[in-house]
Amino acid sequence: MSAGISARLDRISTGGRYLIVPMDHGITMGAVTGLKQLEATVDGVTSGGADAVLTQKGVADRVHGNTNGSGYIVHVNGSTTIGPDENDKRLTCTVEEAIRAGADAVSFHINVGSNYEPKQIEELAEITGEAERFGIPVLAMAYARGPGIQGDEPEALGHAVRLAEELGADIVKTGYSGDAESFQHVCESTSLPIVIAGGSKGTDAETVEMVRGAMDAGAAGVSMGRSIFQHDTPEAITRAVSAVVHDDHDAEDALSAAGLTVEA
Ligand SMILES: CC(=O)[C@@H](O)[C@H](O)C[C@H](N)C(=O)O
Ligand SMILES: O=CC(=O)COP(=O)(O)O
Repeated sequence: MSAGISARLDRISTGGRYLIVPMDHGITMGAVTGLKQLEATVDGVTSGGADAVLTQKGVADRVHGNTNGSGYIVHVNGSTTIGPDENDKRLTCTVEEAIRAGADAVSFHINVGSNYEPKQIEELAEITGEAERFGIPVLAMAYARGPGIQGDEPEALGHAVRLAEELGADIVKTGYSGDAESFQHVCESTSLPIVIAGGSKGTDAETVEMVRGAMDAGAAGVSMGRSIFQHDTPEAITRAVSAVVHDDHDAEDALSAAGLTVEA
């Protein structure tokens, strides 16, 4: 690994653990709860312990100045829920543009098992090559999605994370399989640090228990969007997730340390 990649990975993590809050959903879903006041949400989650936030390039200027020293990742493809096919993520940004936008890393979404997988494989391989040239890390968001694919199936998730490693990514994000035991297979499928997506927002207890399960299985952290930015108090739920990711607390302690009720 080059010195540049290693130095930039340190800017988006703490001691090899990652608490990333992606807020690229504005392309996918529009200005949903938490994204209208993007500046305040970025300030809240980074005050709460996020190592990095992640957005599309166009809102970079709404992020900078509000990150409290945390890192910044620029996402380089996208699609919408109202377009012809949400799995058909198209390129939105080059590695060079991401660097100009102030990125410490870039991220790319690939839907393994979808009709768009072949094109997305080519694009991810090109992006990791380009990123290597600039010394900037790549987070591959490797989902198992497509006709007949079960998005939480451990074999499919294991295949997706392995593909990301084979294509040269530095970190891989994927969905959670539902329990620590099955997620261990996913973690053993790659030598890359794995972070989990949160999916649609659940209760506070569900959120932190999912994170605890993933960490127990060998994950290196989270790239958790809606469960954090759609929360009434993004700073508090980030604190709770941070207590698990960074301080190894159990779910109950993490919630009370963050001032959240265990039943919520
Ligand atoms: C809206 C979703 O289902 C998410 O899983 C997205 O696909 C992930 C991503 N952050 C995006 O909005 O593109
Ligand atoms: O970029 C999106 C993610 O990494 C995951 O988002 P989610 O809202 O936690 O599924």
